[in-house]
Amino acid sequence: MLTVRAPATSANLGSGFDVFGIALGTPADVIRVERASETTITVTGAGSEYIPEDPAKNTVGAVAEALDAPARIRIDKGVRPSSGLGSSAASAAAAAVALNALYDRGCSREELVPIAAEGEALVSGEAHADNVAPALLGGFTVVTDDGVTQVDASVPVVACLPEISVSTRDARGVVPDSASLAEVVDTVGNAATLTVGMTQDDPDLVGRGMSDAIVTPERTKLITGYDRVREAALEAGATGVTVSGAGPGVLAVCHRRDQRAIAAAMVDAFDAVGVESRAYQTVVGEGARLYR
Ligand SMILES: Nc1ncnc2c1ncn2[C@@H]1O[C@H](COP(=O)(O)OP(=O)(O)OP(=O)(O)O)[C@@H](O)[C@H]1O
Ligand SMILES: N[C@@H](CCO)C(=O)O
Repeated sequence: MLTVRAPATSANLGSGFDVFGIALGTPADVIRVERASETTITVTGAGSEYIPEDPAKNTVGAVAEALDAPARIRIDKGVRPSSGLGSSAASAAAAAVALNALYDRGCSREELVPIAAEGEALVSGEAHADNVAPALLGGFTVVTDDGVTQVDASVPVVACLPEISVSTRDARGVVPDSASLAEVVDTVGNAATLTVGMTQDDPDLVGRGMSDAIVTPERTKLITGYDRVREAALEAGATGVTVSGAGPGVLAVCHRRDQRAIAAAMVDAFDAVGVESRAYQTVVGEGARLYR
């Protein structure tokens, strides 16, 4: 039996829609796999009641199919589904690493990115790889049609997860079809600033580069209390705040000294609009880890 832990991730970071992603230190999914003649899946843990065990409907089933690696698979969810914290991707990335090792397929982590993305295609309709890439490689990742670029980073973040559900499929439905040149220029500038910040582990630069005027404003409308939570986090010292992935999670970047106050401020702000939430105080971290 092989065990793999794969982390939650936060995609987009505002200015990098479908391109940027980071691995988070916590939470994480844990997957255990054994060889079998056909794939079976059991799911326990956070939000497991909302996750299908049918291999045709679970992201890990799609990965097992893509690797031609049937297995008895047990998923222990640490990352709640429909969270914006890459729940479906954490399982897919863990399965890709586990099944690649179980069947000696010899794929590199980079080669596993499109394989794990097959799981994302199953649940959101598109094989976007901005969650599976950091879940597999760790750090800060940039996904384009030409491949994946990765840098290690250790920027402190707070990921606040409200008890509301936004599916990636629905959140992709509100993304505008076009943008003005001014919006594109502004977003490119922010994305470049953020990238430099990640390479320098500089929370001020990362935070400054985290805004976008194209996708995020449409998505914040799906998150009850978002504006209030954002203001509260900024007042408590966050250097930047945006929607995590497709939401409803909200991501704040900060200096370590402000992390605790920001987490409390975000939870209080959601509470003020009648929404329970949980804040993870963590840091950009490592990718999937294999335990033999
Ligand atoms: N192994 C799995 N883990 C989590 N969700 C799964 C899994 N397999 C299938 N799903 C389905 O995927 C959907 C959740 O994926 P979705 O992409 O909407 O959320 P997310 O991964 O938390 O968010 P995001 O991609 O925005 O960070 C749910 O409908 C869930 O039932
Ligand atoms: N880039 C994706 C991430 C969510 O899975 C989106 O925002 O739709």
